[in-house]
This record gives sequence, structure tokens and C-alpha cells, in this order.
Amino acid sequence: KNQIHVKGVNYSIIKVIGKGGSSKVYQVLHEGSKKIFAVKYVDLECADDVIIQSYKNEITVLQRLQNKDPIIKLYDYEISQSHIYLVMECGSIDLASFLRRKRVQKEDILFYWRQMLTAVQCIHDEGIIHRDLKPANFLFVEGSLKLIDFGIANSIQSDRTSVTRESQVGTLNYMSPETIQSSGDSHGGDHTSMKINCKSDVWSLGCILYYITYGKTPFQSITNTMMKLQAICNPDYKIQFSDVHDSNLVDVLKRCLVRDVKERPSIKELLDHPYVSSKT
Ligand SMILES: CN1CCC(Oc2ccc(-c3[nH]nc4cccc(OCC5CCCCC5)c34)cc2)CC1
Repeated sequence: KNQIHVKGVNYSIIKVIGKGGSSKVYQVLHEGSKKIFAVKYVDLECADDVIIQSYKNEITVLQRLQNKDPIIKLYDYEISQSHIYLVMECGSIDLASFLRRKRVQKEDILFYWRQMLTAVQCIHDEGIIHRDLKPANFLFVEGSLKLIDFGIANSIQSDRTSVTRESQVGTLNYMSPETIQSSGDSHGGDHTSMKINCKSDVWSLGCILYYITYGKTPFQSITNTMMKLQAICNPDYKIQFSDVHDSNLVDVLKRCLVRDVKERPSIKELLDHPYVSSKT
């Protein structure tokens, strides 16, 4: 069947964009308007109440953030006992696929950095902390980067993600030291403040900027998972920062990848940093 019906509206499937455990994202054509959309389908057959609630939470937050530009548009949705359909804006390519294909021109790095900061600032202003930011969460829509999801419901990987290639889902390469250390006692509830917790997304953004700048993430070369987790948390493991054209860029990277959460800058401070504010 190559048609999807959402709230009684017909969409023709053009192709599969990505698929996860129980979800798929299709590129579809709305016959009436001849417009292209992305439809995210979630199969709820084997989903328990916690998963169903996490999807409802993601939809609620997505609706609340609809007036913000750097957040993906949600046009319609349908929830039934057996499935969820989300009719959303269709982008051209996610940042993970984009970075796998080509190195970023150095003058474009600042453009992407500003847009990622602004997008994450939007969810922080709504009291949402992602905690699992990676390039696959960002999407190019008409040349600008938008945030696809908020880390509330489980995520999707590219349909071309082979088992061997490091799929972006579940990658530890962007995880902050405090997230790794706190996941042990998460049952105790995170007592730290929103201000401190926001810094975990700053660490992940720093890892993404590092990947854009140097072509690899700070701990990518450590393939053993335990060794990787230890290195991320170990202050004696010095992250390498090779010099690049713009010393302000290296300074941003060094500040974002500070293990001490209190020393790490906030998004607001990063937007005031000379790397961002000194250029046009
Ligand atoms: C490998 N190949 C894939 C297709 C294309 O990239 C995308 C096109 C559209 C999109 C998208 N638009 N609206 C979207 C709304 C929700 C989710 C979306 O993706 C989810 C998931 C798809 C797999 C990659 C990670 C993001 C959405 C996303 C990737 C080109 C690269």
C-alpha cells in the first residue's frame, strides 16, 4: 500500500526516509496541495504505556514549540490504540548524513553553530533538556538547521544505516561526563538545577562542533565502550585541540568540552562569545 491516511487526509508515499525499532519516517506527497511532507509512523502494537506516554509528551512539547523557527513544524497528527502518525515538515537532509558526505567549508561552521545554539536555546527556554543531542537530531530545511526531536521519545536512524557503520542512535560519542556519572543514581532523581542540567546539552553541542571542525568526535578513536566512558569522565585524559584558522573557534571548543559543569559556558554565554558575536 503506498498511501497513508491521517485524519482522513490522503498522502502518497514517495520513499522511506528512516526507520527505527517500531517507527518509520516517510517522505509523502499530499495529492490535494501537491506539497511534500514527512510522516512519522509509530507502531504501538508492542509499545507499553511508558513508551506511549513518552510519544504523547514529545507531541505536546512539539506543539508548544511550533511558534519557534528552529523547531520542525508539526502540521497534523493522529493517535490510535495501534499507531501514531505525525505529519511534519520535510527537510532535505539531516546533519549526520550531511557530515558523512562532505567536510564543512570553514566559513560555514559559524553559520551552523549559531543555528544549533539558537535551536537548543529554544527548548531550554521551555524547560526541556535533550541530553542526547547528536547530528541526527538536526535537519536542513531550506538551508537552515532545525531540531527534529527533543530526546523524549526514542529516536530513528537512517534507513541506510548498516549495522557496521556507527549509527547515530545510541552513540556515546556526544554524551557528557555528568550524564554518564549520574545515570548510575538516576533513580534518585536529578537534584541538580535546570541551569546545571542545560550544560549537558552544551557538552554535546561541543562534540558536534568538534566533529564539524576536525572530522571526528573527541573520543571517537576509543572504540572500547568502557574505555570510552572512562576517558570522557577522566580529567587526566586530555582532549586534543589542533589549531585551526580561527583561534576563537578553538576557544569555543575548549570551553564547551570542560568536564566541570560549573566551568562550562551556558548557551547564552556561547552566543555572546567573540566567535559568534565578532563576525557579521
Ligand atoms: C540518508 N538520507 C535520509 C533521507 C534524507 O535525509 C532526511 C530527509 C528528511 C528528514 C526529515 N524531514 N522531516 C522529518 C521529520 C521527522 C524525522 C525526520 O527524519 C528522521 C531521521 C531520518 C533518518 C536520518 C536521521 C533523521 C524528518 C530527515 C532526513 C537524505 C539522507
